[in-house]
Amino acid sequence: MKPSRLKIGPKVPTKPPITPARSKQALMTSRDRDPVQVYCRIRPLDVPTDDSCVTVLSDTVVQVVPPETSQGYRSGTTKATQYTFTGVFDEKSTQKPIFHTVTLPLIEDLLHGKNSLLFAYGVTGSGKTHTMNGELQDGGIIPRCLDVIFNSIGHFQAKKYIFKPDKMNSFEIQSEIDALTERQSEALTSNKFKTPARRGQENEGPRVTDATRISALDEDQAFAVFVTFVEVYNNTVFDLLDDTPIDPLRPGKIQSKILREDQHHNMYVHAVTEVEVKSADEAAEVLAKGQKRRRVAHTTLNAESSRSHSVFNIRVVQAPLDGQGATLEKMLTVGQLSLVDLAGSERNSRTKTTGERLREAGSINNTLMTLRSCMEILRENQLNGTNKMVPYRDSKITHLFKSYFDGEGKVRMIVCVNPRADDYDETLSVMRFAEMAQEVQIARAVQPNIRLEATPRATPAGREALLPGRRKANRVLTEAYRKLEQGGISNPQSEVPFDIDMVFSAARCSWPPLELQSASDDRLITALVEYLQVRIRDQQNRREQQMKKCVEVRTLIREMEEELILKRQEVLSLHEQLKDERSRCQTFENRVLNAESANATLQRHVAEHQKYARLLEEELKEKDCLLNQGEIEILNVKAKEKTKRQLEREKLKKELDRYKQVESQLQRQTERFLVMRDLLDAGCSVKVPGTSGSSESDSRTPSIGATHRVSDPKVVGTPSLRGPAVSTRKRRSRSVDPGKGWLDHRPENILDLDTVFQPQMNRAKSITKLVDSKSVTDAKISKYVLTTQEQDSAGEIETKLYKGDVLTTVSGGAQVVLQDVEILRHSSPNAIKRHSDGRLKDVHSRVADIENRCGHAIEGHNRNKKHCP
Ligand SMILES: Nc1ncnc2c1ncn2[C@@H]1O[C@H](COP(=O)(O)OP(=O)(O)OP(=O)(O)O)[C@@H](O)[C@H]1O
Repeated sequence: MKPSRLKIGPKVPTKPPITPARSKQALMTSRDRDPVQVYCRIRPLDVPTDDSCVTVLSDTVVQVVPPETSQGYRSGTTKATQYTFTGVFDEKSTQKPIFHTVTLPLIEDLLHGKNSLLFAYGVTGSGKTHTMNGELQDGGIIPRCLDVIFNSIGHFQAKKYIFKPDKMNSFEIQSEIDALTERQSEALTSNKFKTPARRGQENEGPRVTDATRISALDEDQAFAVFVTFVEVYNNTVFDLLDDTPIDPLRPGKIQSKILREDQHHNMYVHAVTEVEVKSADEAAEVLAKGQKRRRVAHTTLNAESSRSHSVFNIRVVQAPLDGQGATLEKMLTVGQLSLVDLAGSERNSRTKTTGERLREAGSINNTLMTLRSCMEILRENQLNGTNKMVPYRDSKITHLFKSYFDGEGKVRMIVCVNPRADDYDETLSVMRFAEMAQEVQIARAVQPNIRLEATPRATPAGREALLPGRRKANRVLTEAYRKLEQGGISNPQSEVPFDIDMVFSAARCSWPPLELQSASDDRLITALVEYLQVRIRDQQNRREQQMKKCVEVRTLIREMEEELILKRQEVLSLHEQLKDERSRCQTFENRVLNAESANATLQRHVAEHQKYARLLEEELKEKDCLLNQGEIEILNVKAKEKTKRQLEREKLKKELDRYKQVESQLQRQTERFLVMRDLLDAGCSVKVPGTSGSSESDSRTPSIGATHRVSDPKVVGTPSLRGPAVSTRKRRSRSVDPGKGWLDHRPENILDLDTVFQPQMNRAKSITKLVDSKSVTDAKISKYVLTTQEQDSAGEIETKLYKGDVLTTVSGGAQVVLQDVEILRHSSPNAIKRHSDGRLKDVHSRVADIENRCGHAIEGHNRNKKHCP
């Protein structure tokens, strides 16, 4: 259950916006403005014997001499340049004088509700962080500021949580009870900052504090101090006091912040963690915590401290006490001091930065360039009365600074310089900027920043006369502390804490004059009685009030205890829930890690596949090229083939013509064979058609003396007949009568086939040509055989034996009557070769083929002749 808050009085409405700062700047005369004060701090050289390019001429002037290694020297500039500043601190200057000169006036303004900005500017390693933070034993500007603030407001601090940030860059005043509730809940929760006592035990050594105190304070005010700590890295704002733990595995989780403008036109970091601090040690601890977080965040973001700008903001809130001096009036005054450590300017060419560092350097240089151009335009506007737009929004730092440049207050800059010769070029650029910055004017703050105003507001002078009591009590207390300090107690304020309100409530009004004028003067007694009666009444009233308050407080305490029990139970259950949530979170984180690693593996695979795909594509392209070449070659071959076929066709055509000629010859031969067959069928002697000197009537009984050839000489002359006939066994022909004399007519070109079947002829007489009739009329010859040879289409050799009887004629001659034909076939190993489609394989084969066909024709005739008797 949520506790109900007791509100004292209605909430005070916020004050309407004051005049915008911009218009203020425009309306200001030069008398209302102060220039930006620039101080120069020169750090000692790392190696004292090294060359220095900077010399301090006076408290305000430095001289920069170009060393031989500088760009200026190389381009012929050897002239020394002098620069004037508000103040110059040489190498031997310590932190204290710098703090006192530069910052103390700003703290005074802060305690009076005015704004100030102090920033350190310079090359990397020139001592900006050293100047702003310093060391534990010798603190820089920030810890010293905190010391002085708490030394000054120590006794006048309001109780914690009386002032509360309203998240809109302003504050509201809480009731005592609300503040008490928050204090108690803070005590219950453990995530708040440790007490100074514990801090002292853990750190390396005690912090050396600055004892300076500003006394010119309005003692009728109650004060509170709030701090924020942000950094601007790569132009993004991060909250360094945010309690959310940073996960080093997931740097993206670090929440960045945005800038906003409040109703008074002041820029602020929205939703930044603003911590109320009650002592300098507590504040220093907050600062240390922020710096630690900055280191963790940087490890996560892979950055270094010098690569970001840091802004430490101190806000002092104050409100006047009411006439009774007990509660606060609803009037707020807020002073702000921004302490900025800018990142070091550096030339990339010199550091040769790359990658992430180059991006950081780019961002830093952009910011510094924007700062320069903002100040240049401001100066130009102020000098020339122009109204050019100042590019504050170009970077986060200048956007934050806008409130100071366009508003009221003081702006101070410390230019840190490393005098080593290597830094000369950058130092020169820093010096020029610093010189220009001094010409920029900032509106002077006359009034404090009043944020809430009570109506009607009582002026301090017009307040009831009770307040001097508080002053008196303060004086007594200060004196007591002083005496304690003299007695050897180093920090009496923290050692002997004292509630000033207790002292303040005593001796509210002064006694009446106690001087007795005369013995009979009763007026003194009467006045004294009246005074004492008033005091007694007053005391009674107060006692009653006290009792009433006691009852109220008891009731409250009882309520709160009940609530506390409930809260504790709630906290326990929340703890349980938190535990569950944490374990769930852990599970999810593990899953995410697994998924991320799987994703990484997949991405690796994808990359490999892509690489393989690229290789395949290249291979494909190569193959495409080859294919194209192949196609071109195929086309060429086809063209050649076509030409070849054309030639072949022409050749075949010629061969066909030749074949036709052969065919016509064959035709003629066939005709001759037909005639011969007819003759043979008619039992006449052989008469070859076309033979000269033979008549039709005696063609059937040719004269023995006539020249005639039965076989085709072409057949005998074919190349296929030239090979030897294949024969392994001999066989004797039984067709020839061995008892009679034979005339064996065997032309010369007949191959002896030496086959198995051979005609057996007794007393045979062989002739190659029938030229002499006597060879037939010989009485011993009674039989005649004519041998011819041909080759058929399958390459077989066909041997024909035409047999007949020799008969003597009446006139004493002889005639042959053919009786029988014997045909012998032999397969030739030189048979004609053909393609699968029947075409002959070579020209010789084709010629042989044609010739064979002729042979076929003859064979056909012979077959017919077989049927002859
Ligand atoms: N005045 C000085 N006296 C002694 N040592 C100094 C002084 N100024 C700087 N140093 C030393 O020089 C080194 C660099 O200084 P520091 O870190 O302050 O430079 P920086 O300007 O902040 O650099 P960056 O811009 O990189 O943050 C530190 O070790 C610091 O202690």
